[in-house]
Amino acid sequence: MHVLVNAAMSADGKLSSRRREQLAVSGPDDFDRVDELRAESDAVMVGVGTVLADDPSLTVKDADRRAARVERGDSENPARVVADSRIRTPPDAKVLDGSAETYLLVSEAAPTDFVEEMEDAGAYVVAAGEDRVDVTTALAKLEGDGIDRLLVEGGGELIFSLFEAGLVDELSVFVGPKVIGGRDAPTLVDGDGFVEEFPELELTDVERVDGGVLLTWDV
Ligand SMILES: NC(=O)C1=CN([C@@H]2O[C@H](COP(=O)(O)OP(=O)(O)OC[C@H]3O[C@@H](n4cnc5c(N)ncnc54)[C@H](OP(=O)(O)O)[C@@H]3O)[C@@H](O)[C@H]2O)C=CC1
Ligand SMILES: Nc1nc(O)c(N)c(N[C@@H]2O[C@H](COP(=O)(O)O)[C@@H](O)[C@H]2O)n1
Repeated sequence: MHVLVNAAMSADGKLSSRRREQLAVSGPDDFDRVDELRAESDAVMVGVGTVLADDPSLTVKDADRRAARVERGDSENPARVVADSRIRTPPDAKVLDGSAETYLLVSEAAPTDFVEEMEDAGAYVVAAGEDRVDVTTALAKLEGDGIDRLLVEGGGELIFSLFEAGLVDELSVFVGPKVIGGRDAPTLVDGDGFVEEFPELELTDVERVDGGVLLTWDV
């Protein structure tokens, strides 16, 4: 499986403000580039923090791109994947609206009635890990289901776990022309952070986009 992490951060490294509400850091060209990334992916993944904050749909917005996927034998939209240990995803979340397959990665601690509720809502519930989703096991199960190209859009808690588990192959970051600030605002990589054995990156591309810069790295 190839795992690409893509996100947009302010010039000071924040994904959103301290209010953790959805905030457009990208401009139109970067959002269009992300739409293309989604169209090229088998699945798009976020953490439940992002579902609760943004209620994203994670679908391909451009009709021609959806049509091209269907033409090559894929589903109209990539699958959606949410890491959600105890099932905090609301039943009326857009990720459960039926416009794409949705995988809910949960832990063994997820309440059985919530699991049934999510399955009734059409989600594939995949258990991995005792208290928290074990991303290594969970991604291996997704790979077993034919997901070879996984696009991870955030947020910072999930991105840290994926780096910590050594699962990230590529990182693309749009650095937008904004300062957000705030010690409690989410950053690109949160979690506990690294104190040694920092993941090392090799810069593969730099491009000006929307008054900011797009940085692409191999891990
Ligand atoms: N600018 C951008 O490009 C983007 C911005 N955002 C912003 O980021 C913020 C949300 O980010 P954040 O709060 O970090 O939330 P995340 O989306 O990273 O979700 C974190 C939650 O996922 C669950 N989870 C399950 N398994 C794991 C695991 N193994 N590792 C880590 N998390 C796991 C945890 O909840 P539990 O323990 O209950 O399972 C955790 O609290 C919002 O403000 C959103 O707007 C988000 C995406 C992109
Ligand atoms: N690339 C990018 N730039 C930003 O400025 C963003 N705020 C995000 N957010 C991500 O996009 C999701 C919304 O997707 P839909 O439009 O609802 O399909 C959001 O949840 C973040 O994952 N991304």
